[in-house]
Amino acid sequence: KPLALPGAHVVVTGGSSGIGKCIAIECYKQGAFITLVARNEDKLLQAKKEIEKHSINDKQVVLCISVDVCQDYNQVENVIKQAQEKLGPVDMLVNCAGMSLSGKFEDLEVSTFERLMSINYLGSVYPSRAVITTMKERRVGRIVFVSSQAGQLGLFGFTAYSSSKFALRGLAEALQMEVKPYNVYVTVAYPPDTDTPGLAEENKTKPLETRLISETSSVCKPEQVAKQIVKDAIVVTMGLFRTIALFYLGSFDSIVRRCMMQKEKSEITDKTA
Ligand SMILES: NC(=O)C1=CN([C@@H]2O[C@H](COP(=O)(O)OP(=O)(O)OC[C@H]3O[C@@H](n4cnc5c(N)ncnc54)[C@H](OP(=O)(O)O)[C@@H]3O)[C@@H](O)[C@H]2O)C=CC1
Ligand SMILES: CCCCCCCCCCCCCCCC(=O)[C@@H](N)CO
Repeated sequence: KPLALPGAHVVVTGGSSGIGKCIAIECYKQGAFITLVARNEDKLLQAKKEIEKHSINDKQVVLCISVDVCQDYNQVENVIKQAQEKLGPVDMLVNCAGMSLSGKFEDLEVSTFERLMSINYLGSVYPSRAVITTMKERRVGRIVFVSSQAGQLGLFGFTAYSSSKFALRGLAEALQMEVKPYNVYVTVAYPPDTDTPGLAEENKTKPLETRLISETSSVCKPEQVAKQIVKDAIVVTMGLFRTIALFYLGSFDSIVRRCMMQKEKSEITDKTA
């Protein structure tokens, strides 16, 4: 049941920096082929060089793709097609491209709400939408969403950021219910503050309250966070909240399975009729 990473094709959005880059390295160390997706080409090439230092055989490839994950769906679909032509169908997609901006609700521009919803939410919808059909057809696939602790708990200063990260949980749970019969697994990571260029950028404009709240827990290393995210994606287990909802989810899942069987049965009778 665990996904075999050796030889697998792993796509990491936001793979040129911070947590995403460390996820790419972690998968590469385990023998995967990597596609890095981000906008800035220099940062992509720099990350590619760094990742390649960790190769375990001479067949492994790191492919770089420069695209904005939330600008235009057709663009995203096209680059995923290109990546699949070069490295084969995507076995695992890690949606790590994202950003944070903080400030009191009344101080944030409304455009900030649009921007964060676009990059953090739609920027995960587009790549996932582009890989899901092939994953379902092959009955193989993992999709990872990188939310945040601020995606479990709404926190001072994070009205725009928290809501964009909460959205990922709704997306992930609904999608998981749809694709489970096809052996595709969806996981969500909720990392704490992690030492990355993104966090350094965010800290420049953090309100005092947000900073003090954040300082109650310590800053993690991106390598450590990445390791956990990859582990959780390979061997999917159940968290506490999921266990409580187990009864409901189990019965909903069986409805979904029943419908799928019904649909397959009627397709067969349609063909024979
Ligand atoms: N660091 C932290 O404390 C925490 C971070 N997170 C989440 O983890 C993820 C990664 O964070 P972190 O490593 O700090 O981020 P970084 O800022 O270090 O890296 C962000 C990556 O995303 C890419 N990216 C940003 N916008 C786009 C876009 N529109 N299209 C394509 N690629 C894009 C960047 O490349 P480029 O700019 O070239 O496009 C870069 O590769 C984010 O979703 C963040 O919200 C969650 C909890 C804590
Ligand atoms: C059951 C839930 C556990 C809750 C633990 C409480 C933790 C409070 C501190 C929160 C720190 C804020 C993290 C945001 C990180 C982030 O996403 C940005 N740094 C991105 O750049």
